[in-house]
Amino acid sequence: MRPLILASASPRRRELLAQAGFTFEVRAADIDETRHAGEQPMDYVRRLALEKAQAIAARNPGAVVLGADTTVVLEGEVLNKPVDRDDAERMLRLLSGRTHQVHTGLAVVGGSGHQSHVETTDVVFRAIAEEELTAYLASGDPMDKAGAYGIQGYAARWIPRIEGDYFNVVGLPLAAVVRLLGTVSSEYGER
Ligand SMILES: Cc1cn([C@H]2C[C@H](O)[C@@H](COP(=O)(O)OP(=O)(O)OP(=O)(O)O)O2)c(=O)[nH]c1=O
Repeated sequence: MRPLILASASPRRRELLAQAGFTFEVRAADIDETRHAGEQPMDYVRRLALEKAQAIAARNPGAVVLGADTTVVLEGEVLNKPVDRDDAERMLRLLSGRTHQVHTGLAVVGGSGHQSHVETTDVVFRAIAEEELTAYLASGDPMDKAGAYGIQGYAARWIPRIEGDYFNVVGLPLAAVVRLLGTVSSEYGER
């Protein structure tokens, strides 16, 4: 059986993939995540997912490798992980009271060539109160997350509804992952 490898350092992705019934190994891919000039957000997350998967596949011949990358887009502006507290505050003030998109790129490398997919979820934010903003920034939760928030934590209080896959917002759209891996599912570790 070919081993499945998740090319990610994200504990959330690891938990989600296990939740969906896969057995796999984890290897973090360290790639340059800079966006190319003029690159569209959906092209950007697809490229990064592919580069993460390819980097790990090159060192693990014979494995099936899954890469993913998540970003937040507000009216055309890409919001990745904040660089510091002020950047997180800037992002949360932008998101407050507006609807944005979360895109996750997925790529599977190994077997016959590679396949990729981009999943999009619309996320509605109500207005964030000043005291909520202060408390959330002090918690540190925004710092390792695209758009400076995690729907799975305190920020859930600002989100009355979404349109699309919840798991996509957390970082790994499981139904799409199963579909993408489906073509080779008999060859690697699905429980
Ligand atoms: C919007 C949002 C993002 N996130 C997270 C998912 C991703 O882990 C992170 C976006 O950063 P990514 O660069 O996609 O992933 P990562 O650096 O955490 O892991 P790796 O590159 O090794 O796979 O933001 C949440 O956990 N909740 C949310 O609501």
